[in-house]
Amino acid sequence: MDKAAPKATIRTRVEIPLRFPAEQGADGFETAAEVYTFDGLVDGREHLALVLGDPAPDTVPLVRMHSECLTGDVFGSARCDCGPQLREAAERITARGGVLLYLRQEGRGIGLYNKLDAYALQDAGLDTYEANTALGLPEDGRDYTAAAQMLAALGIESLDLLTNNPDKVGQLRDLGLTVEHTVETGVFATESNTRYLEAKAVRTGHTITLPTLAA
Ligand SMILES: Nc1nc2c(ncn2[C@@H]2O[C@H](COP(=O)(O)OP(=O)(O)OP(=O)(O)O)[C@@H](O)[C@H]2O)c(=O)[nH]1
Ligand SMILES: [Zn+2]
Repeated sequence: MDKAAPKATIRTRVEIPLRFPAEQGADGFETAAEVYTFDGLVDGREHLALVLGDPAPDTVPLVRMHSECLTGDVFGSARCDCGPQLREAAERITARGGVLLYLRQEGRGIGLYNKLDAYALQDAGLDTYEANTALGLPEDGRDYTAAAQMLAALGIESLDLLTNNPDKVGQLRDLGLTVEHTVETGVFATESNTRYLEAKAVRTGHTITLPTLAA
């Protein structure tokens, strides 16, 4: 990890059984998470690490850095793909063994109220990035230093990263972690999130294939 970033330490480890009910297109599953909290994270936020499954010896863990999305993760909003991505991550990491980092970076780091302001601007025609800029906020304000600190505290130096977002891979590598492979997340398109997914593919190079973007 970047030598400038201070070390974080594990504060608490507690086991939480998780149940994901069956829903359209997805079977239900159960898993058990070892949930870790930390002292010394650079941004002072209450990020969580969920260790899931049993990584086989001599393999690197599968890691997902999931940014908080109250509307998608909790209420099942169809405006984004966060809810299905979170569920997919929990299931795939359980199967292979690894860590789900739940990062308190609501709205790509701008916070919940600002995200909802940005939604109102998107309803008036701006795309997801233009709306942040129109509010005087960064298109994507996320910094993954705290995530790197958490991985270091868990003894993880090398990993496979579950993401379609090249910025996550780039930032983790800049922070000194070895991302061996990028494992693409699924594309969970709905009528309400197609424009959002298109903007992620076109503006920030996410590896997202959509029929509307076919050459
Ligand atoms: N500002 C803003 N944030 C949004 C919007 N839609 C979703 N988000 C936030 O974007 C973040 C989604 O992040 P991730 O699930 O990590 O997705 P990602 O950066 O696109 O990358 P991968 O899913 O890893 O490919 C969450 O914090 C959401 O709250 C939006 O329209 N505006
Ligand atoms: Zn979301």
